[in-house]
Parts: sequence; structure tokens; C-alpha cells
Amino acid sequence: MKKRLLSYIENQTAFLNLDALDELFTAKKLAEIFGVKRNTISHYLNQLNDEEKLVKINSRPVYYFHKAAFDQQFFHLKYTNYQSIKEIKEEQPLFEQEKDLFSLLIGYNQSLSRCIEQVKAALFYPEGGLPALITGDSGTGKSFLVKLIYQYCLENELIGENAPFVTINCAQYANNPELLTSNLFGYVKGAFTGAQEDRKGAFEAANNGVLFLDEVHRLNAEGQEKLFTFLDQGVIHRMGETNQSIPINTRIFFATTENLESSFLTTFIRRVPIQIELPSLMERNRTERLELVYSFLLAEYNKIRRPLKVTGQVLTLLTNASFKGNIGELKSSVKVTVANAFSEQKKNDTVKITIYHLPEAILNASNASIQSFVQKDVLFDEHTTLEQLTKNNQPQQQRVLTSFERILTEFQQNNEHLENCEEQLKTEVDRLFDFLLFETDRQQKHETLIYLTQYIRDTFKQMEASYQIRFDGNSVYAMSYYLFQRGNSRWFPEDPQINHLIYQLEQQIEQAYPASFHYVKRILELCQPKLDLEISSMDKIILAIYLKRADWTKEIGIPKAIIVAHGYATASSIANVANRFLNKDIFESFDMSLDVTPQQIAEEILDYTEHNDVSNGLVILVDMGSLKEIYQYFPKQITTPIVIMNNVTTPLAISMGEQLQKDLSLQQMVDQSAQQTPLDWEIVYPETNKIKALITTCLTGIGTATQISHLLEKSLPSSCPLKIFPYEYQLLKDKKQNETIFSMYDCLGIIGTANPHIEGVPYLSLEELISGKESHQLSEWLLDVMEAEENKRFNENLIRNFSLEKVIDSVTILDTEKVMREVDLFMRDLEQIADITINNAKRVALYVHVSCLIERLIRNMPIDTYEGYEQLYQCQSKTLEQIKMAFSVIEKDYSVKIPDSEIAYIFDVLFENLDETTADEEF
Ligand SMILES: Nc1ncnc2c1ncn2[C@@H]1O[C@H](COP(=O)(O)OP(=O)(O)OP(=O)(O)O)[C@@H](O)[C@H]1O
Repeated sequence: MKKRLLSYIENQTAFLNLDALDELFTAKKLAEIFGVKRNTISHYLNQLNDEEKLVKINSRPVYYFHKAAFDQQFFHLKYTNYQSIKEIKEEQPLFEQEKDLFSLLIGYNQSLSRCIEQVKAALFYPEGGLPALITGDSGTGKSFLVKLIYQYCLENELIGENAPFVTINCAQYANNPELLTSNLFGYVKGAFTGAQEDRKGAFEAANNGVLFLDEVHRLNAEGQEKLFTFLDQGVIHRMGETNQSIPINTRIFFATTENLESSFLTTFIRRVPIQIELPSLMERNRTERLELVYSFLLAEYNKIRRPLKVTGQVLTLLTNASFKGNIGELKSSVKVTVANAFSEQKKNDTVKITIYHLPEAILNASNASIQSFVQKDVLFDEHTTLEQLTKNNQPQQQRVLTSFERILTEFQQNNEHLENCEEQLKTEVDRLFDFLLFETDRQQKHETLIYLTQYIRDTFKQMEASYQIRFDGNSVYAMSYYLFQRGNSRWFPEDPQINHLIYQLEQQIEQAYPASFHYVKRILELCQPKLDLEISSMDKIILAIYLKRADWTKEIGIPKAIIVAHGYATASSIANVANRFLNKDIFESFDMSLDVTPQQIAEEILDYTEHNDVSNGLVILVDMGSLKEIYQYFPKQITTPIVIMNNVTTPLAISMGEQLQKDLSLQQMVDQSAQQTPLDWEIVYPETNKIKALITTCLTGIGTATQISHLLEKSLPSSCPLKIFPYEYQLLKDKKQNETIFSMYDCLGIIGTANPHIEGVPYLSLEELISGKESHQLSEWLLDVMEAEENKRFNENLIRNFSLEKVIDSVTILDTEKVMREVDLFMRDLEQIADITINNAKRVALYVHVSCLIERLIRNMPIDTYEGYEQLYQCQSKTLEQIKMAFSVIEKDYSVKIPDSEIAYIFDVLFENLDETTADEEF
């Protein structure tokens, strides 16, 4: 009996649902099932619990389930006795905890993840949340989102149990704006003809609840004014009532399909700190669109309750079609499709849906996509779930997510110390890449994969050229497969605990493998715009661990060398012997027919330079004096120095081959060889029109040099032809002018954190540049490449971009672009009013300081007091008033009041010596 009981509970435990525990796990029900007395069953159950075979929950009623079956099916439990289900749930591992209501939105962890973060930021704002504006084309899900927001508020007790939810669509009142205003704000008796009694409006109805104003741009001037009063002061006035204001406490959400630049919206959005932009259907990736199609089909199945067999072609066409009315129109197209099929096959057990049931417009719009990747047929019936459909669809994506989870769990279990789990993480990453590279269907040569690989290969080459490194050959494939298989999905989890883990791990990886981390970051940045990728921290972590393992090697920049000779095999046999002797493939050979012209040879060589990396120079050994002149046929804009040597023989080739490997400049190589054998040679440097370039460098490594070059690139006017190259400091310092870049480019100067002292190339420290002490130097270097006006803009952009990252790091809810624009205005006004010029260093400080200040004020965070304000005011009242005046735009736009203590701090920033944090430290 005891055995049978245990085995029965074991089988049932697999179906256990912690959220709705079945009666079946109680002594009472089990006694009924086994037809014995309840006491007998209780006795056995307790025995089994003592033996640690069953878990007991001492709630009312008491539940028992099978420990091992539970551990296997769900998660590992530490004990066999618990007081409540809640206690058990607390042991649930991080990644299996419940999803919140927003997970009902398709795309909640992909294209909508940022939107949901913003919604939560608005909702959890202290003292009743912040208003938010939701923008997006028709049918992108604005109303749907707000309905969920309301449910979410109820679930999280942000509003009371019976709190109201009021929706007003302003577009419905297009012909009667007064009616709209009265419906929103209410009116008092006599406010207009027909107003026979006082009446509440939507604002009052939504008090203590949620108010949703759709198509808000339709409000007329009066309505707008009333709305602004509410946003600024939290009160409304009914129509016809000017004296009495009614305080309203409602969580307000607005939506509009209108362009934000329109005149009403610009004044309006200044008062609405959070703007949430929903992507159009086409901006969502294919996986997400397919998920939407699945969910709508599933909903139709649930309505008609007849299995639906949908062909892959239908799924493909629905997924790829573009709809003006976005998700809303996709949803109704699915409805029409199912209705067409259903009415035709009313009597069939299964309704088969083929392309003939689709609305015609879809067929017309999607012709082009018929040949592309086609889905498999899907049967929707009582066993179908959305989760299973989407899971089946992307085993690789799932595999990537599983690795993410394992890595984070491992890291967490090792007390968040990378050094304790480095090996385990590497093994996990290796396993993931093995799976992605070798266990996925390689036959299916997906166009996207081919495109990805091609682009990533080019990016690697670009990286190799600028950093003088060489990546392991497999890295290109590994990276392409990874990005392809993980799909367009991005993984930005919401759980703060997981985000904390990711943040910690990313920081530690960056510290432990700085070079790999920087290369990965740079490669991803370069790929991002072309490949339409959303990069997450986990991508950087995984790829940095992988690249670290594959490791990259430093390329010794040796020039390419070729031998050109007349005759059937002259060149190739010399190259052959020399390469064998040198034990390395140094030379390539060009065997030429006897009647070839020098011009044809030149063309061959140019063709070679186009297909090979000759950025370290090219050495050409030729067999006839006349051929030495071939360079005349090279176009003027060759970009690499070329040495041409005459009378090639095997000893000459061997001697040159040896010199080539010594990491010397071309000139030094020739000089050395010439000491051994008399030589006839010519060196051709790129002539005129060399492209102008700046070099950035940093003592701490190429990562920072790249950041500096980024900063400069971003700040350059778009028309400027200047190139910027990040460089290893040590390399510049060791090789000096011999570094190839100086012969290939016209290097105007070096900007960085340490001077490599290169003769003839001026140096400017980043700190001097940012502080403005020496920014005129940069202007002088750039005289030839840009006009004075452009130069000025460059300097301003530089300071702005330099500050941007810090502002991004410092503010959480403000729109960074907007707040920076506001600070720009503040500084401009201040310069005018106080007749001062704010230097670069102070600009940087003000960008950050004022942005944080606004955020603190909006968030009602405590503001520091300023000691000695009175004394300061006595002697500096004029300047303090001027600063106050310059703040008026910010005060108006953000509806905040800048306290006197803050004005005093700004005074300090402007007129006291700045805290000497240097630009280098900031980097
Ligand atoms: N993320 C989503 N996941 C699942 N269904 C969605 C999602 N977004 C929108 N929908 C569905 O799409 C339909 C259209 O959405 P909704 O009416 O909210 O769009 P809207 O932006 O308010 O449109 P309009 O501006 O035309 O009023 C809704 O029926 C909703 O069920």
C-alpha cells in the first residue's frame, strides 16, 4: 500500500501546479482514491515524509508531493517540510520566477523591452507616478498597452481595488471640441447654453485611478490650457469655473499618432517627462511578427474551437506582409482569413487554411517574399500553446538563452567573482559555440548568414588593419553564427537582480580581458548599423569570453613582397627556393610572357594590391632594368610605399626576405641589403593628395585610443574628409616615423594621453583639448580641412559628445538629447545675459551638473543646502540673479523651480576653480 501510494504521488507530482495545488495531494482525497481511512493514509504520508521521500506543506489543508519527481520536473528543493507554498516559491531559481503582466505583450523582451521599462519608471515614480506620452502609428498597440498598464496597477496595488479606468478618444470629438473639453473637465451650470446643472468630467471620474487620453493632439486651445494647468499644478477647473480648482490625483497616459514636431505637441511634451515610442509592425523582427501571427491564429482557434491547419506559405505571407494599420490590421487580416476558410469548410473536422483564403491585398503586397524562407505547416488545436510554437521555431535561440542563464547562475553561485568561475564560463561558452557551429543545419545556407559572414569578415579586416592584430580564422564564423543564431532577439531582462549580475559580470570581464572586450565592443559597434542589431551586454560578455579563448595575435607588420620575371617559371622558381630557404611564404610570383609590356605588368601589380592588404608596404623584385620604371604606370593615388628592385636573383630574394622579417622601415631594409650586394632600386612613396589623418593614442591601450577616436569622429562635420586612426602607444613610440601610417597619410597630429614624440608630428593632450587650454592648436591643424565655422562647431560638438556619455550615465528618466539641448540653451542665455564666455571645462561640468539637477528636482529628491548663501548673495547678487534668469527656460520647460542653493552651486562651477578631474581620468 505504502509503495503504491508513493508511486501514485510520484506520477501526479509531474503535473503539479504551485499556483493552484490540486486537492489530489491532500490526505483526504488520497484516502478516497485508495479507499482507505484517512488516518491510515496520513500515517503512511508522514512516514514517507520522515523518510524524505515526500515533501510536506503544513498549510491548511496539508499537502504532500514527491520530492525527487518535483526536483526533476521543476527545481531543486532544499527541505522536505515547508509552512507555505510561498516558502517553496522563494526557493525557485532566478530564471523561473513568474513573469509579470507585461509579458502578455508580444515583444515584451525584445522590441518593447525599453518601452516597458519606461512604463514602469513612470508608474513607480514616487507620489503617484509620472505622466507619459505613448506615440506610434495606428494599430501599434497603444490602447492595448494602456489597458495592461491599468491591470498592472491593480495587480501591484498602485491603485485601489475599485479604482476607475477612464478612456477618452479625443479624435471622436473632431467636430465638437467644446464637447470634448466639457467631457474631460466637466462644467458648471450656465457654462454654456444647455448646461443646466454642474457635471463632472473624465478627470474627476478618473480620480485615484488611470486616465487615458487617446489622440490628445486633437484638444483645442481651451482644452490644452486646462490640461497644462493640470500637468503643472495637479488641479483642474471645470468649464465656466475660474475660481475653484479641483485637485486631481490620477495616473495619466496620453497617446498620439501625430508627429511630435507639431506645434501643440512641442509645448505639451515639455511637460510630459516620459515618451514611449511603440515600433511599427515592420520595425519588429520576423520572429516577433510570426509570434503575433501565431497568437492571433490561436485566438481564432479558441473562438471556433475547430482545429486549424495552416500552411507554411500562409504563415510566411502573413509574417512578411506590411500593413499600414500595423498589428491591428494584421489581427483583422488573420480574422478574415480564418473566416474565409471556415465559411467554405463548415462541415470539415479540421479547417485547412491556404493562401486562397488570404485577403487579396496580402498576396499582392507579399509577392516578393514567396521564395524566401518558408515556415512549416502548423496545426492549431487544443494542445497548441504559443510558448511551444515559438520555442519550436528557434532551438538555437533557446540554446543561446540557456547559455546566458547558465553563465549568470554560475557567476552568481560563485559569489559574483569572475576569477572563481572563469573556467566554467569558458567551458559553457565553448559548448555554446560548438553547438552553434557544428550542430546546426549547415546545409541550410541562409542568405542572412552569408551576408552576416561577409560583413563580419570585412569588419574584422578593418579592425586588423587599424589595430595591427590578426584574429583567429575561426572567429569570423563564430561571431557570424552567434549573431545569426541568436536572431534579432535581444535579451534585456527586467529583473533588477539579473541586471545587477549582468552589470557585475560585464565590468569584471572588461577588467579581466580588456583587449578582447574592446575589440568585441568595437566590432559590434561597426556591425550594428549595417546588420540591424541590438547589442546587449550579454553579447559582449559571451563574445569577449570566446575571443579571449580564440585569442588574437599581434601581426608583425611585414610588407608584402612579389617577384616579377619574364619566362615560363623564372619568378615562381626563385620565389619557391627563397620561401623554402626562409621557411615562410614571403614571396608571391608573377611569371610573365616574354612580350609583355611594362604597362601590362603594372596593371597586374595594381590588381594584386587591390586584393591584398599592402598597408605595410610592397616590395617588387623585377628581372630587367627597364621594368624598374613600371611605377610610372601606377596611378598617382597609390596609398602605400613601394620598393622596386632590379636584377632579381635567388640570393637577392633570400637576403630581402630576411630583411623583410626584421620589422624595419622600407628604407632601412634597402640600406641593409645594399650593404651586402650592390643594388639597383627605387623607392616610391605615395605622392600628392595624401589623405589627411589624425592619430589617437593612449598609454593604457588601444581601447581608450579607440574611444578618443570615436569621440572625434562623432564630432566631425559630416563633409570633412579627415581620417582618424587609433594607435597603440608603444608601437608609435618604438617605430616613430617608420610606422607605415606616416608614409601613407598626411598625419596632421596626434591626440592622446601620452606623447610618443614623433618628429614633425605635433601632439596635443586630450586634457588640454577638452579643457580648452589648447583647443586652438587643433583648429590650426585643421585649417586646411575645414572652414572656421565648421571648426567652431567641431569644438562644440566635441565638448557636447564628451559630456554626453557622462550625462547618460548620470540621468535615468530624462531624455538625454532633450536635456542636453536645454543645457545648451541655458549656457547660451547665460553667456549673453552675463556677458561671459564659458570655457570647455566648465561646459562639461555644466552639462552634467545641470542635467542631474533637473532630474533631482523632477524626482523630488532632496537638494543640498548651501552654506553661506547669504554672504555670497551680498557680494554677488547681480551674477546670481543673472544665473537665475538664464534658468528661466529650463524652469518653464520642466515645470521646476531651481532653489537658491543650486544657483549658488552653479556660481561655484562657473567662477571657482574646477575640481581638477582631468579628461584622461574621465576616459
Ligand atoms: N504587443 C502586442 N502583443 C499582442 N497583441 C497586440 C500587441 N500590440 C497590439 N496588439 C493587438 O493589436 C490590436 C491593435 O492594438 P491597439 O488598438 O492597441 O493599437 P493602437 O495603437 O491603439 O491603434 P489606434 O492608434 O489605431 O487606436 C489590439 O487588438 C491588440 O490586441
